Amino acid sequence: MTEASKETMIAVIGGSGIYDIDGLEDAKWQAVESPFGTPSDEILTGRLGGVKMAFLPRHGRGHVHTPTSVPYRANIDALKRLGVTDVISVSATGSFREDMAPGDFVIVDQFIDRTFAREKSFFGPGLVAHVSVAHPTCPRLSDACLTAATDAGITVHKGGTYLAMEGPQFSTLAESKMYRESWGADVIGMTNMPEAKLAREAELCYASVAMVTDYDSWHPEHGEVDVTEIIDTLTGNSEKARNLVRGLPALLGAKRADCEHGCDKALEFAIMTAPDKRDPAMIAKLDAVAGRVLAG
Ligand SMILES: CSC[C@H]1O[C@H](OP(=O)(O)O)[C@H](O)[C@@H]1O
Ligand SMILES: Nc1ncnc2[nH]cnc12
Repeated sequence: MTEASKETMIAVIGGSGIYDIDGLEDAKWQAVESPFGTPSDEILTGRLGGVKMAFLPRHGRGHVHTPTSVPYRANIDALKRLGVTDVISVSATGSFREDMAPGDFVIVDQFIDRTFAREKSFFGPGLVAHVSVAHPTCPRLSDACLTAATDAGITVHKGGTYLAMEGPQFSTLAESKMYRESWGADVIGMTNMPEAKLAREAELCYASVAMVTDYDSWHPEHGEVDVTEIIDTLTGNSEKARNLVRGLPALLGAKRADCEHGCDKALEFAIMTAPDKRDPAMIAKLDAVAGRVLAG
């Protein structure tokens, strides 16, 4: 165990229905540019309980980005550039389980990635890297979310598999049944991939808090999903998400040690391209994401 010598900065990526967080001291929205493009919106920074915080609305204020058009690489790069160490995603999801009911929260620990129309890596020709995403979320950060949710009186489930679909349409009945009965998914959403993969490439700890808003389309007693139902559930539960976030600074502390699960060392043995074959333009572009292993 290393000593807690590094400053913690917690970022919350707010999903559908969550476009700001309150209670930050010295709060200001700031524009952060990235070599990977413009993030979804400006980033709200400040302090909560003495801990540095950042908040980024995934779809932008006013919900302007579709799940496909969210600039995932720019978002993660911009957070890394700001000094963020820990990323918590809060997302709306459909449920494949009777016992994960609308209004419940799920601390996701696995993903099935069915997205296909998104940039999924910071790396590429001229600088090739392969990180492990066998365990795509950080257990330390996920445990903090679980504790914060429990302390806030939320019905929360520890662990769950999130199926990431491309969207923007919801699933067909046949897909919904297949994901539930054959694939063993617990919840479904459209945004946590490639976000979680990119956070791992950027050596950021990542946790995913899924807010269940509906039963997708499989449930015989609940018809098709519709956005009105989702928004109603989200509106009724956004205060729960805010309470969860308020509990995080005390649990995570203003200083942190190296991640005991190695999230912050994910690139240690990941880069395949020989030093003399690396593209200088890629090295420059990856200054924030991979500067730790590329510098020098
Ligand atoms: C508003 S319903 C569908 C929409 O909501 C979820 O977004 P997020 O994950 O950002 O909360 C879902 O993934 C879809 O993008
Ligand atoms: N049923 C569902 N499918 C995909 N994304 C969702 N977000 C909220 N509910 C969803």
